Amino acid sequence: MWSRITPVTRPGSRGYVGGVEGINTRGQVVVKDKEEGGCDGLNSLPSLYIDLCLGSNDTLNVAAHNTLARWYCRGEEGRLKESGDDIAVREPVPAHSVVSPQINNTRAATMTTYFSYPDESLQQELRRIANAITAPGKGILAADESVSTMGKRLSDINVENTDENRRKYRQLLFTTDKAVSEYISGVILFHETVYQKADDGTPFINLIKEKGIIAGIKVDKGVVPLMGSEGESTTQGLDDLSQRCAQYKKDGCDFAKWRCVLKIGKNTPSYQSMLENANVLARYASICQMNGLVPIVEPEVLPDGEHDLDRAQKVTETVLAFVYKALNDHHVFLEGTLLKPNMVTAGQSCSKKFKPEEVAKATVVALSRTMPAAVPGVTFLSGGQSEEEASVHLDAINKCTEAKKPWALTFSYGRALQASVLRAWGGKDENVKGGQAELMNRAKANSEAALGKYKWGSCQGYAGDKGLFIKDHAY
Ligand SMILES: O=P(O)(O)OC[C@H]1O[C@](O)(COP(=O)(O)O)[C@@H](O)[C@@H]1O
Repeated sequence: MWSRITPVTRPGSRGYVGGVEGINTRGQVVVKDKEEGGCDGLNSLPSLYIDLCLGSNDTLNVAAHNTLARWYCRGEEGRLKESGDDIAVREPVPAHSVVSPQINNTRAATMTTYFSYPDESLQQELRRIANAITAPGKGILAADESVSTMGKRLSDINVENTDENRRKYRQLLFTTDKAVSEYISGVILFHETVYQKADDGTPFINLIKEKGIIAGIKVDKGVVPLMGSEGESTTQGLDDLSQRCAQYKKDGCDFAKWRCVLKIGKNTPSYQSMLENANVLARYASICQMNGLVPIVEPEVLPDGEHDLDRAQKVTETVLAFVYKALNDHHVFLEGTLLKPNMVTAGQSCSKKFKPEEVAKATVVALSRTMPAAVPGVTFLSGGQSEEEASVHLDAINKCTEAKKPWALTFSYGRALQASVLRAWGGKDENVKGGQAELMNRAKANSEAALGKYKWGSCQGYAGDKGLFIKDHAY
């Protein structure tokens, strides 16, 4: 199986010219440069993804990232063999098949390093928004549930999923006392909410901005199956994204969010899904930046499964490595982005329980290995943790000293900020104040956690410490 490997190119395999020479003693893929007779591809490039054909019906995919080199083949994975093993490459790829013909006869032809970042004023605008969202002790209220997701939240409290009930609920959130802006810097909205108004006719977006809170918008159009995968998915919505972003910016939004979903299983996440989801997130991010919106990049590794903490950490690291490679490929201006990842937790069905300090260490180490310091902040999703768990874990992450943390580490919670609010409200006008008090309490607890100053157990919400896990949260 390993004796003859012929390299082939894929659209988008940038920076790769020449054939694969072999695997060096460090387990790295060595790329032979046609013109200069050899270079270590991983020393000259931050990371590299190469597809190799075996010459039979099998396809072998190699993902190489810094010192990591792994192969993926028909759902199996393993480490690459070392130099001197029976790997031989005979047919280097001609340079003109992987680089633009216009630059083919220059040195630049061997490296696709041509780039175009946003102009200086756009960079400043994006940087300003991203930094304001992740200001110390502040985080995001994710109120961007799509109509169907909101239906599930409302059915839990026996409220019908109508336009009017969704409007009333969001009105409760956005008319909470201005003091909430001490803890909440941004709110993510769903399309219909951007254009809804309060009872007195004030557009919701004005209510939000009057408090000094930044409005954001969910721009993905939901998760769809990836054909040929083991139940994996990608996220759609790119086609008219640029026009929609331009309109949302005009209508008062300053940031956007797009969620991709990855699953942990025996053979997943697959190379196919990691590559596809990273690429779609990078395209989304680049389109947002073109239109003045800060993209929140959300590759959610779901908590479903029996896997332990180590497996969750390794998968999260690999997924994030794919994401940052794709963002680099698409010249995304990292200082004007935010990451919304899962915290690294063991699978919901794992028999072993892990302490908050262990979750924090796994999360911080995974981020430190993969996330550039140029990114201003991490705004974690809550992913089905109870309200209290999500606060405790965030606090432990901010207290953790196991690795460097050059970014803000804060929250962008949906369920873990709203479970008590929904239950306290229960769809009744007379309970609006009670719901708002719950929002204020939980926002304050998470603000303290974002500073590493939360006293565990000090915020008792209406929902109690009830888990908010939803199986296969891929809708
Ligand atoms: O399925 P939808 O409607 O896109 O919603 C998914 C939800 O997941 C989030 O990305 C994270 O929410 P949680 O904090 O509840 O995990 C929210 O922003 C969003 O409302």
